[in-house]
Amino acid sequence: MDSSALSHLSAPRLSPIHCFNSTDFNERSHFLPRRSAAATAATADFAIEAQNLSFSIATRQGNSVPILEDCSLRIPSGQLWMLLGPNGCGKSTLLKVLAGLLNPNGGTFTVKRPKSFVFQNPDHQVVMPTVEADVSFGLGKFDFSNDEVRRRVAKALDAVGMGSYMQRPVQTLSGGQKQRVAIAGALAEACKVLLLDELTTFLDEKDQIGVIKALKNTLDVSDDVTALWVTHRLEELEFADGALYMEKGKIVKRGDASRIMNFIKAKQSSYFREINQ
Ligand SMILES: Nc1ncnc2c1ncn2[C@@H]1O[C@H](COP(=O)(O)OP(=O)(O)OP(=O)(O)O)[C@@H](O)[C@H]1O
Repeated sequence: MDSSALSHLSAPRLSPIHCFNSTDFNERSHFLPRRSAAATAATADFAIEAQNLSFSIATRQGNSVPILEDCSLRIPSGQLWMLLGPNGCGKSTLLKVLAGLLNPNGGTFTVKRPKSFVFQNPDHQVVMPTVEADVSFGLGKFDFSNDEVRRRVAKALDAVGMGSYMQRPVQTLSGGQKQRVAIAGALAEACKVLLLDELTTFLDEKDQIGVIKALKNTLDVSDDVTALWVTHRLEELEFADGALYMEKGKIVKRGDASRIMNFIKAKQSSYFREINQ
């Protein structure tokens, strides 16, 4: 979409970029060559596609309030994409529609299956007493042998860098470790699409970077796992293959992470110039 859609001024309520200590980054994942979103778009198959989605809520007075309007997007398979935008623009609502937790009023969408939604609050993610029990919890619905369950749990925990935490009581984990256990639970079920709603909101800086690094590594070693990550933190864009910027219920910009980063910085500068006049 072109930038004329952005003529109105809105405050990009995003946390400022701040620098991490270089030792915080896993160099292997952080410095992997970026896959170009534009280049991939022409050839890739898409794990997530939506056309002209709309979603409204009904007020007690009987009015309909639009939350998503004419919202379209495509996410190539196997990539980590981020969804950013001002508070209340509809990011979580869009993610819930894609997860099948909310029914849209209009439009169409497809998301590869199995798909998993991971919530913001780490304490809502883990339900079992130990890490191993929690990750194997979702496998109960399959007819797997004990060996197969153990193999899947170990592989999923390795992928998120928690292979040595198998027997740890979940109440001893940090918030970020709980989020990684939740992601491992989805991976153990051979999840193809991860829908991740502001996972780092309640985390301190170290935990925050641990979760995003674990996710990036997971996608790098997995055949075909795609993730859509809602965030307010601009520094997380460093890890993305591509990003979407949303305003007032629709996607207004899509592209490489650096393109979206520049776009948001320009909006922030313009906003600060305006309020300082
Ligand atoms: N059940 C609901 N009832 C009333 N309003 C709702 C409901 N769910 C969402 N909204 C409104 O829809 C808009 C979009 O909400 P949503 O949570 O999707 O935005 P968001 O971009 O994820 O916001 P944030 O960045 O603050 O988390 C907001 O104005 C919100 O108040």
